[in-house]
Amino acid sequence: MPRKIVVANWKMHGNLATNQQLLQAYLDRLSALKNVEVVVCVPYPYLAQVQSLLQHTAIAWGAQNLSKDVVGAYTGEVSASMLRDFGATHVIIGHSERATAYCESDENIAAKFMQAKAHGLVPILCVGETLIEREAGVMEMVVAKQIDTIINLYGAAVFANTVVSYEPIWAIGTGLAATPDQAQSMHEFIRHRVASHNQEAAASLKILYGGSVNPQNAVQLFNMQDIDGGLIGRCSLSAQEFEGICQAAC
Ligand SMILES: O=C(CO)COP(=O)(O)O
Repeated sequence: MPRKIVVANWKMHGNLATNQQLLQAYLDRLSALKNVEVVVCVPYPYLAQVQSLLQHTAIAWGAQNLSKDVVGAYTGEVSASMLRDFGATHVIIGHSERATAYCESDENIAAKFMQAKAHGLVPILCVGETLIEREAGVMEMVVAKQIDTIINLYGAAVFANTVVSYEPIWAIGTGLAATPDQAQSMHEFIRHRVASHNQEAAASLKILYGGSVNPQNAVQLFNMQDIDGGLIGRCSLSAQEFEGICQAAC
């Protein structure tokens, strides 16, 4: 079975002292787990700290956003090459917390996806529907539009060796995770959507599930055929819970 990926999304949590403790606890608890790829996505100011603590370890790191532009007069933005300067290998793109709070359009998200790729960063593209959309039965249409914006602008081949994270908005931070069947069904849909344009890209695409993953539900979720790992919010702030989730992925 291919190695699964577990990504910690710390969101806007932590400080220098607590990060140091948490990263050390990650290293203590996770170093023995060989059959899982672990990535931690931190707030920008802490990239230098994670670089210094995690370099030469098996844990990779990344950011939670990046600019769609290369360089220039974009106050407050952070470019892909800046992330590379601090050893980042991954970047979360289009997280629903950003898409809603900062009005990110699908086109902006697509441009960020391409910036990441152009600079050798693995984009972790977040997609997912609201509860109203699920109840109306249009969740596949919503996710298809998010995926198709990239395919229509840049072609499906750009999905090769990238990561998509299915994060139903109703499951994020609510304690109400999608059932393994709900998640599997959407993951299969996403893989087919890409495969219908480019089979090779779809085969190398990793599809993570995010939304209230904990050590208990991770086992069943990660057992599903098209679930290649998880994007973890709250439980990534506890080394013990994060270890439980990483173990479930092994
Ligand atoms: O948003 C998420 C990961 O990006 C999920 O957050 P929770 O694990 O806290 O639900």
